[in-house]
Amino acid sequence: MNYPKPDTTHGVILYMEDVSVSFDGFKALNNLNLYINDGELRCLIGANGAGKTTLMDVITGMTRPDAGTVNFGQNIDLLKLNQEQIARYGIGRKFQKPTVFEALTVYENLYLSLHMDKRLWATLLHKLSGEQRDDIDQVLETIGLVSMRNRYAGELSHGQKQWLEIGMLLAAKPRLLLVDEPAAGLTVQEVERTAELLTSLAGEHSVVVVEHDMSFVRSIAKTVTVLHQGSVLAEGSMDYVQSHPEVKRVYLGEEGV
Ligand SMILES: Nc1ncnc2c1ncn2[C@@H]1O[C@H](COP(=O)(O)OP(=O)(O)OP(=O)(O)O)[C@@H](O)[C@H]1O
Repeated sequence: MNYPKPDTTHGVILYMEDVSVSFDGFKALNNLNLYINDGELRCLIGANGAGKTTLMDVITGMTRPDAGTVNFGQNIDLLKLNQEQIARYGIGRKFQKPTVFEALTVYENLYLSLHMDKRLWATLLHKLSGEQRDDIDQVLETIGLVSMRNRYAGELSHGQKQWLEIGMLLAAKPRLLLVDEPAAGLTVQEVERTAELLTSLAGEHSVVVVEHDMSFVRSIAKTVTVLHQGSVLAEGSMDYVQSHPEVKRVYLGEEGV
């Protein structure tokens, strides 16, 4: 089935307007307004409990807001869709911990992602079309794992697993990618490679990265959004938010940045 594509004629791929989420009276998101431009790489920062995970949960249909609107492009109301539909419409999410299939090869993991119905993989494995094989080769190239294609995912380093999981999302050709703390637990070289990978994805994809590692954010971000108590506190270049007095007080100051 073909799903409608997000209408981005105004240059915006994600609209979140006046979004509020309460848990037992506590406002995890509080009249939040956020716009992500088509093709941009946006970093989302904020202290623990600022609402970053809740925001991702709302976009992906895991949490329903009490109020507000969330649109994918101008035309797709995400609040009317369930998690599976949201994924099929083109929003991919990568959680912090990699969840690759360790007993399968890199190639097989990517193959599975091409077909979102994972139960069918065994019967379909020999039926890849030329185009699908090209797609997998392209993803292997993008994530830098061409030489590892026949290795078991369980043999990969933590960073390689993260890249494979990003590749698994890419295989589904998402328009918007949500990536949670991609630099956590990686070596210095892996962090650099991850920064290059995420930067290379922007343009064709829109990418939202939640990250606590400020040097990593500085290395990739053009625009940074700072969340505080469920709302956007500041938004702009890294230099702008780092010199923003309120941001310094409530967030960066705490971390000594
Ligand atoms: N299911 C829930 N039930 C009750 N409270 C929740 C629930 N989910 C989140 N919260 C609360 O909402 C607030 C925002 O949480 P959220 O996880 O979105 O923050 P965060 O910015 O992602 O923090 P962290 O950086 O620690 O992951 C927190 O105070 C959290 O305790």
